[in-house]
Amino acid sequence: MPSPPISPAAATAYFEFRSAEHVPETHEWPGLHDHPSVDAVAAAGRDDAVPVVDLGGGGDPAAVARALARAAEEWGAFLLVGHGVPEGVAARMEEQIARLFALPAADKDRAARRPGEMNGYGRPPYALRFSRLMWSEGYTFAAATIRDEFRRVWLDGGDDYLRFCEVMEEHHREMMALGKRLVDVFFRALGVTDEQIAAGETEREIRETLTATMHLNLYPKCPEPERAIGLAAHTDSGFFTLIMQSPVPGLQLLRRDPERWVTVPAPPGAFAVVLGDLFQLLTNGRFRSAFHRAAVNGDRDRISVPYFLGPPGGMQVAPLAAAVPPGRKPAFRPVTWPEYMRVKGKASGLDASALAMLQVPEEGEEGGVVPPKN
Ligand SMILES: C=C1C[C@]23C[C@@]1(O)CC[C@H]2[C@@]12CCC[C@@](C)(C(=O)O1)[C@H]2[C@@H]3C(=O)O
Ligand SMILES: O=C(O)CCC(=O)C(=O)O
Ligand SMILES: [Fe+2]
Repeated sequence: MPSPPISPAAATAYFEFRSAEHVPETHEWPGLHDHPSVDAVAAAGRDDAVPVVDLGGGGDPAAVARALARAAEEWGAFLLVGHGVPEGVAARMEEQIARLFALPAADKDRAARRPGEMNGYGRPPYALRFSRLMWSEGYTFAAATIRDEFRRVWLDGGDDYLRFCEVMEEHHREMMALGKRLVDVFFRALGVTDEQIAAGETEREIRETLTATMHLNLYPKCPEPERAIGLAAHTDSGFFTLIMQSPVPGLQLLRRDPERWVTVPAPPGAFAVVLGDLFQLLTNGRFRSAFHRAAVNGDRDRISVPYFLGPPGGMQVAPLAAAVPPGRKPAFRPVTWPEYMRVKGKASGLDASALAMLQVPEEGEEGGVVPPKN
């Protein structure tokens, strides 16, 4: 993206999306249509159909693991169904999130993310790198600190606050349980047996110490959706992200050869799952992180709730022994999540190319390059 970054004044000013009749220059993104977009419905049943992984339905666990491995290797993303999360959770989340973002600007600004902090209302951390603003409002918080975080918004701690927190906590409980189940299926998909998972200290530690960050996105309907972007293209940096989304498509995945954006369908009840860079490292490059973005809609608001799962800040993430071919060295050196974020922050790209800096050259090689995704 072009530099220089947006001025601090423009970056913190509150923008009233609801009254905008046009996309102002501050929110207009060049290059959005450099690659064609492939519609989810048109892609159904063809190469560009986003993979679907069904966790339930009495399916054969080995078949589920195979479907997951394929999706993780070829796309780094998939739709997850048959997960068992009760239907009402998503509807309650949407209702509460719409209420949060509809609060007066002063209430939200009290909880504005301060420089250098992770939690709060405002633009996501990577927004600082762009010279344009995105068509969205966001709120980030550690799933473990919901009650403290939202006292900043609802000072009285009254019924609205309590109801909001209960719904966020319900979602957190469901997502953490689902995330842990999915970790086991990912391990199985790598060829680790249930006995090895039970015996393997690393595998157990990864599952039992998962940390969760929640990010609430509101993409207000946009008068000129072709000129704006809800969330600019990036890869997530953690292990994987479970995304609850309104039944309004918007998430797009970059596919290559030729480059094109594929829109992920948004059937009610399905979660979109996106793999992050540290999962690519953990699986020694076998499973790929997905380069993705969120488009906006001309007719309807869209809400999404990415639930970012990753290691605790102090954990060194290294390729799993089960993912390294016999007789070969691990392809990456160990790294903590905060250290990786610093490496990625210094790298010029917003994708997994920062992983190349952590690659261990093969014997006799000068250095390594991560092969192109997808
Ligand atoms: C856990 C996290 C992942 C994230 C940074 C964060 O601390 C919370 C927000 C996440 C997000 C969402 C939008 C894109 C992104 C790159 C960003 O700047 O903030 C991701 C971060 C990430 O995955 O690296
Ligand atoms: O809105 C979406 O579907 C994607 C959100 C996302 O990629 C993010 O918050 O990191
Ligand atoms: Fe993302």
